[in-house]
Order: sequence, then structure tokens, then C-alpha cells
Amino acid sequence: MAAVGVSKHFGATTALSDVTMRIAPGETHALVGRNGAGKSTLVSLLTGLHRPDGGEIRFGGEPAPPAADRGAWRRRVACVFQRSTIIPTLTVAENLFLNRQSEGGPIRWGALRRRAGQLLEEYGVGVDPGAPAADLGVEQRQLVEIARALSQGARFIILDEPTARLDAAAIDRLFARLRGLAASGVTMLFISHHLQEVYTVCDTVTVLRDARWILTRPVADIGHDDLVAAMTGEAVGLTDVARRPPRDASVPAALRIDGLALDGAYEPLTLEVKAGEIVGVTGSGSSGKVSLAETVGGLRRASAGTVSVGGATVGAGVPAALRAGIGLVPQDRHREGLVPLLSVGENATMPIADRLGPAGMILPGRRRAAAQAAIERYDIRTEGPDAPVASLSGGNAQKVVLARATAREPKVLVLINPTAGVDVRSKESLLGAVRAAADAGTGVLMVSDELDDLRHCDRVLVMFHGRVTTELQAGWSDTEVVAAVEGVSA
Ligand SMILES: Nc1ncnc2c1ncn2[C@@H]1O[C@H](COP(=O)(O)OP(=O)(O)OP(=O)(O)O)[C@@H](O)[C@H]1O
Repeated sequence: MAAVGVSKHFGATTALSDVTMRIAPGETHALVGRNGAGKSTLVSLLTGLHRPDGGEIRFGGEPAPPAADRGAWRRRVACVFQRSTIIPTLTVAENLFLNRQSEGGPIRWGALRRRAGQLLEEYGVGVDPGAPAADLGVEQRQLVEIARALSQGARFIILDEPTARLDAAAIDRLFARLRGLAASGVTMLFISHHLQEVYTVCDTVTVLRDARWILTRPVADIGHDDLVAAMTGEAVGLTDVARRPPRDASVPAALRIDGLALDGAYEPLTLEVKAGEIVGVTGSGSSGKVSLAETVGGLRRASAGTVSVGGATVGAGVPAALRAGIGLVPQDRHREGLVPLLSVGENATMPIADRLGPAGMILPGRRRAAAQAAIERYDIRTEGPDAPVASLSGGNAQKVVLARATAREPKVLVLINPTAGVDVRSKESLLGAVRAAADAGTGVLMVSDELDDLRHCDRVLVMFHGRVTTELQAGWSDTEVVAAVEGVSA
């Protein structure tokens, strides 16, 4: 597979400029770069979703198929996207044979299900072909996507941040599977913001920066700091996390959770987050951590207990949570986070619309200034406040979600995997902004699977099967967290 001198423009934005990347058969090749570097754009060219403005894509020395021949593309390359392409209202079997159910004749449902069963067995995917796809977890959905790609004949698979929503055990299982695929000759392009993963699973790495190719090297020949330097164009390394001074016991609680419970997700839980405190919550996929944060943020209704902010009980629902002073960064920015048709500025300033002009009016100049300040503070790479939010790269969109959650100087900030899809350098500025909010008196509840996020917390609660089983004060070791997440003591 090769991209030779490819360029791509979106309006005035150059997303790729004369990029050449060659991937040898059977190789596992990493593609890394900061948010907005052009990785997803390159994937869209490699999968035939977009055509390059210049240069060409080749497979096995042959020119790429015509754009309209989707079948030919599917036989050459498949992409497991961050956003699943599995259709939840269809069964697993229907998803597997999407676009090719009948091969001409009428659809024979029984035969379809049988073939799906054989296929899942062949690829070692333990999923019922008759189950609705909506019932699948993230891990199972990815496996179904991979099985679908292989069964269509593709021997080149692109994995776009496949670990972003998996817990540690699922990541290990995925990596074991990828090694198996590599051993059987499947070629892979692996995109990740977790450089450790690049070293664990890839042979070769290509770095893009500002739409340009920077380097391609065997991973064994480039150290972590040099890789970060190639991505950022700066020689300076990442900074260590400075310890926060301990909270005074007399500081009032910003957030109090009293006997809060959600049937099937987590058991009654009581917890206080002081003003200025950052409390981390982690755990495996089934620990209940995300449901807990979603209840506090108003996205789910508790089956028992109360949430109070500054001593006042918060009603159910997102509007009540917002009124009470809770800012939320939800898990799925596509579903709950942003309004794609509005501009970056409109999205970032939505919660403060009432402050942007007199009597319900919005003064455009004031909005632009507020939006510009957010763009600078969160290091958002965009043409400007008027660019549609849909034009942002994934990591930059995540920064807009955080800008919005903090726009009203919330009393409480509830963050769910806030740095998902955010590049190594931007993570620093994003977590720095969270700390600045805490220093100004906001109580922060941060649910995360990332040790790098959790390092910024004053203490970390580990949940296991719906209960807090461990509390770790700052200064914990990685093995302590991992052991508690797995439900074994360190
Ligand atoms: N449909 C589009 N319209 C306008 N601009 C776009 C569009 N798609 C991408 N861009 C721009 O092209 C540039 C490259 O974006 P791309 O999504 O390829 O980055 P990325 O490296 O995948 O980033 P991330 O790590 O955040 O996912 C960005 O400046 C982005 O805003």
C-alpha cells in the first residue's frame, strides 16, 4: 500500500501536503501526529472516502479503484473507526453481510445467520450472530468490524484509535489478536495518541506534522522523546506533573453525593468533592464509573440517593445540573457534546450566551472575543471562531467540549475521559486548564482510564463491579491502580 505525494485541501485548509507513505505487506505501521496533523484525512484517502487533490493511492503496485466502485475498495482496505460503523438496529449477522446479503437473489435469512456464525467462529469472535448489534460492547463491535473486513477479502486494515474506549484487559486482548493477524500476513495501519501502544504493537512509525510527512522509521530506532519532538517540532520534553498542595479539611464540599445508586450499574455511594479538589474515578468497563459520572451530570436518573452542589440538592436532568453549576464533558462528544452545524465559536460560547449582550441579544464581536479566548486557552487548531465545528479534527473537537463545560466557571466539573483523542502535547494544556479551574475553586470529578489523567488528581477512587473498593492518595504507583482496577490487591 502506498500514498504517493498526496495532497488534500478543505477550502482554505491544507489538510495534507505532498505526503508519501509506503506500508510493506505484513507490516504493522503506526501513524502519529498532533491533533489536526492530517491523520484522519490520510485515512479518508486510503479508504477511498475522499480523492486526493494531487498524488495517488496505490495497492500492491496497482492504482486505486475508481471512487464509485465501493466493493473494490472494500476488498483492498477496511477501517475500524473510532466511531463504529456497525448499525445498532440490525443483527450481528446483518451487519456482517451489509451490502452483500443476497449476492443478486433474494435474501435467505437462515443461510445468512449460519454463514455469519461460521465466520465469527473462524475469526474466534464469541458473539451470537442473531443478537441485535446494539447489545454489543465496544470491544465486541470492533471484533465484528475486523471479522467483516477480513471476510470481504481485505488484507489491509486501518485501526483508528482502536483502544480509545477499551479498558486495560480489553486492550491486551485486542493486541494479542493484532499480533495474530500480523503473523497471518495482514497489513495494518495503527493510529493512536498513546505512544506506548505504538512501541508495543507496531514495527514502523510515520509522523505527520502540519499536513506534512516528517519521518518514517522502525520503532526500534526512535526513542519516545525523539518521537514527541518529531510530532511537535520542539525539542522540549513533556513536563512532569507538579503535586498540588493538600486541601484544607475546613474547605467546604463543592459536590456531595449521598447514597446515590443506579440499578444494574452501581450500588449506593456517598462521596464528597471539596471546592478546589480533583477526585479521579477509574475502573474497568463494567465498574459503573461512567454511569456514576453521567448520573451526576444529569444524563441518567438515579434509582436512589441525591446529588447536591454547594449544599443544595440538584434535580434530575441536564438542565437542572447546568443550573446547579455542574459542567459536563460527556463520554461521546458526537452524541452529547457538540452541535455539528454550528460554528466553533457558537459551540464554545453556548452556555454563556446570556453574557454576550444585553437582554437576550448576542453581540457578534463579544462572541468572537470570548470564542477567540477559548481557542487560545485550549490550543484549538481551527481557522477561527466562525469555522464549523464539524470541520475540526477529533482531538480539537474534544477541546471545544471542555471549553464549553468550563465556560460558566462551574462549581463542579464532571469529566468523562476528557483527553480521549487528544495528542500528547494538548493533553498537557487541557489538564492544565482543569487544574486552573480547580485552583479557582471548582470541584472536579474526573472519570478516566488514563493513568496520565489520574496523575493530576488529589486522590483516585477505584470502582469494581459498582462499588468503590480502593481509594489512593496522590503518589500512588501504576501497579497499585492497575491491580485495584483488575480487582486484585497490589
Ligand atoms: N471536512 C472538513 N472540512 C474542513 N476542514 C477539515 C475537514 N476535515 C478535516 N479538516 C481539517 O484538516 C486538518 C487535518 O485534520 P485531520 O482530521 O486529518 O487531523 P488528525 O490528524 O486526524 O487529528 P486528530 O488527532 O485530532 O484526530 C485539520 O485542520 C482539520 O480541521
